Amino acid sequence: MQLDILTLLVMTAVNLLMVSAALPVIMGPRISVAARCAQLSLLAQSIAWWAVIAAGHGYELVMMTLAVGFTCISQWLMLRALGGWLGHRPGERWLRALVVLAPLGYLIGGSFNGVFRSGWGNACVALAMLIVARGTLMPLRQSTRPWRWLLFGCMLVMAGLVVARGVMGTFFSESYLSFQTPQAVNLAMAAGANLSLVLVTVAILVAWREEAEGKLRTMAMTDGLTGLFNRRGWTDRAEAMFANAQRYQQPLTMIMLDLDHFKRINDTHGHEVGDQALKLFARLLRETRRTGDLVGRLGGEEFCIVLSNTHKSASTGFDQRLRGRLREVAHKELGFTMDFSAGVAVLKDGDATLAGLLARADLALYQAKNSGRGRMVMSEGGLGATVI
Ligand SMILES: Nc1nc2c(ncn2[C@@H]2O[C@H](COP(=O)(O)OP(=O)(O)OP(=O)(O)O)[C@@H](O)[C@H]2O)c(=O)[nH]1
Repeated sequence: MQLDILTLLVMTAVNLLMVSAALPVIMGPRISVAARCAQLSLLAQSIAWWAVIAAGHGYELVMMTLAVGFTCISQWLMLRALGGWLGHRPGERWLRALVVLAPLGYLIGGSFNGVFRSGWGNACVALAMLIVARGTLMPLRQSTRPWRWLLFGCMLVMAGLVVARGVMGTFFSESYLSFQTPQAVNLAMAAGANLSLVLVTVAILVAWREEAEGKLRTMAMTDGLTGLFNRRGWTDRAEAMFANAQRYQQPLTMIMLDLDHFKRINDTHGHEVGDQALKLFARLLRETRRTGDLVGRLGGEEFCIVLSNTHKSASTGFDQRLRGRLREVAHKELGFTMDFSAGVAVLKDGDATLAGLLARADLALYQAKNSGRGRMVMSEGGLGATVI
């Protein structure tokens, strides 16, 4: 069977165009910047291949310049997609430079010398692909994601074929210069582009699904109103802190906090103002804690903070700072003052579970409420407590 290069090129361009049209339909309109960049990357690749096809019918230099430019744009967009999914990837500045310099050099240099065109164009495209290939793996964090290897393989194979084309065109024969001459390397490249499109599309869809799963996981662990951890998210992390503190015999302090007469705020000012008050309290909790402390909204107007590596005495300072800020900021932003009750429990040798520590903090909170509110009560283990 004879492989017709033009048919292969048209198939590649049509396939890319179809995938670029299908992905937005599958993914829907509300997607992340990363997913959008991946979609646009395939579209840019499709435009590049159409320019390659058009180059065989006239305006060759201009069309091939467009092809080089859009290929570099496509690689830049792919690296941005990777950055969104995997965290910052190195090389974006290089790719931005290539987006400008690759087509510019191709157009200017190519007007004088065909061999330069081949060397420059292929070198720039290969470099862009290698930067993306590196970005799929480096830094190697979260390397367990198999789709990264899929993308890496595709990029590496394509970069290899581009280098082969460049070397042939620059050093061996001018017949390699045109994409549409039926040379083995041109056929391999068009076929490789087709195959890698399938694999790259799979990789993009898996990355997008992982992103959606991650978002769902975060939503399941987060309180929608305040942005703090909800009971489930807080408990997950608090269990880990508890186990760590026990293993390394480090101090750990837990403070349960409950806004006083919150029902009155809702009744007097309305539910929306009540929500604002909860958000404000959550914000102040975030601002008052130290890095490493764990804050969560356990339900209604009840919050909890775990102070890591902290002795009993530090909880008094935390309570005073928070109480002072709450009075001042609530008055300024909501027009009324707010206060809270707090119950403190400190990790002891005999504490076997997080639930036990939580129960002691809860009991101390109950005593703070019963002894007049607007205060902190320190659990002394068992049923004993000290009002502060
Ligand atoms: N606005 C708003 N109110 C909430 C939310 N969650 C719970 N509440 C309200 O919080 C109020 C809690 O009332 P109570 O349990 O009687 O507590 P309290 O009025 O603060 O009284 P003490 O805790 O004893 O000082 C209820 O009216 C709930 O409807 C919420 O997300 N937004």
